Amino acid sequence: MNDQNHLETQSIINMNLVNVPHITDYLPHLKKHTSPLEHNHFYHPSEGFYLSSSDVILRRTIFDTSDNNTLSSLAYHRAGPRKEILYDPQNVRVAIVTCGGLCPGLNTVIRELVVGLWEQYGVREIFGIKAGYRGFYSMEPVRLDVKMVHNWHKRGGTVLETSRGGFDLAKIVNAIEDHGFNQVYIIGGDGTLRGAVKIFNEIQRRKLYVGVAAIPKTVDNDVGIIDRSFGFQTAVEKAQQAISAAHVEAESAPNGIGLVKLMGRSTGHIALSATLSSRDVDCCLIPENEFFLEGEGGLFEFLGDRLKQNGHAVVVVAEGAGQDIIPRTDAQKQERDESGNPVFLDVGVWLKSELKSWWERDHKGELFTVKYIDPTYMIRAVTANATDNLYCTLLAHSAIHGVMAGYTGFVAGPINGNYAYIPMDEIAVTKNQVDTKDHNWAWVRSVTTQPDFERN
Ligand SMILES: Nc1ncnc2c1ncn2[C@@H]1O[C@H](COP(=O)(O)OP(=O)(O)OP(=O)(O)O)[C@@H](O)[C@H]1O
Ligand SMILES: O=P(O)(O)OC[C@H]1O[C@](O)(CO)[C@@H](O)[C@@H]1O
Ligand SMILES: [Mg+2]
Repeated sequence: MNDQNHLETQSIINMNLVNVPHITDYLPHLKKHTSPLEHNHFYHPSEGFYLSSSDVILRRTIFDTSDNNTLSSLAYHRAGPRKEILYDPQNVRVAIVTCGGLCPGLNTVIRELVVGLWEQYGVREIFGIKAGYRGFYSMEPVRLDVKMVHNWHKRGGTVLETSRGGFDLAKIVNAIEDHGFNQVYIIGGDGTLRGAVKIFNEIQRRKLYVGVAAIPKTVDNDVGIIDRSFGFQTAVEKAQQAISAAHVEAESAPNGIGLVKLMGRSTGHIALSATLSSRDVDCCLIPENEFFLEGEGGLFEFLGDRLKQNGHAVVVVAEGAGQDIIPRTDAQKQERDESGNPVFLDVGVWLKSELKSWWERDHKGELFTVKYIDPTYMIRAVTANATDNLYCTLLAHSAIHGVMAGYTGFVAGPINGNYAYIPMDEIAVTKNQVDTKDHNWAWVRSVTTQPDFERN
């Protein structure tokens, strides 16, 4: 059988549809309404405009057609407008909240939630919750309208403000009830998503007529299932500027090392992407790949050779890398931020000092410079670039269409380029880490020619 025939006989993919919770699962008698998009003068719904529960997206797009057992994939409901919706827009009361660290595009998502709800569905009762989860029960919600938010996409940060910690389930859900909110949009990272699952479960338990959607946010790009998180590309662009500066500094000194520390609490996506796009990097250190300093195959040996060959070298280190080898006290080991995330020691400062000691010890008298750049918040406290801005708009509108249709406890996000509804609890337990066994990491190693740091 030739290859072509082989493909034809094996082309059936088994789909396992992932159900998205719907408010009618626990409130089965709610009345349905026709979408106001039907009469919106900006839209001319044509055949194919509306989506239904039979429209799906496959999670897997790559198959080995020679192996029947691998021809299966999870399938998710496609995001987009439904002809029949669950809410009467006149009776919708919305809460929007941002939690966790900043991320480029937060304000765009808020803006587009307000504009989408207002312009597409005619919703007028839209409120912002200030300062993250704690704001539900400790501050008055702020009324939002289209005029107020019109230029928010041009601002970095979150106009609503954000915070870590302060998650009190009972108080948050009580506040949702007390304020009469029936749609809640939660924008945040992995921690926020874990909190959102608890809020959704409690809302279900209380049988409240409240739809909950989350929009994943994190510069770290550590949320699983979705293609990438918004703001990530903008952060990588900014990170590249730091790498360029480090390269210039390193090139301009005898035995110059440019050292850049980049965000990435437990994943090295920013470091990896910035390394691949800049090509100025000699070594990229990420949390997913342990490294060591001394001896054969270690960082010092590699950098020594690189300085001999090129006279300079650039090292990029993700903030979560090397945490196991930095000496720390017991108290430091226990340190947590308000959300319970471990507080890291500064790998950049430590590495700079270790590099200096190594040189002093092994190359006494020879000129040597380490220029350390830590752009910290400069890569995330900025406005989103064009791609992220567009992406944020699609995320917000996808979330709105889903909630209006009655879906709840879901996350809106792109899977293989198409927007889908993914159950929150499923996404909250996944983690997108750099796969050091895949082609991307092999590509990093071929660009940098760095060691694999595997001890013999
Ligand atoms: N397991 C959890 N259960 C309930 N709430 C949580 C949980 N983890 C975190 N939270 C709450 O979610 C909010 C944000 O969490 P966190 O500070 O970890 O940021 P994040 O959402 O992970 O974003 P990022 O890490 O990208 O900055 C905080 O208010 C925190 O209290
Ligand atoms: O200093 P903050 O605001 O707590 O945020 C720092 C953390 O937030 C992130 O940007 C996102 O989780 C991490 O990369 C970083 O460790
Ligand atoms: Mg997080």
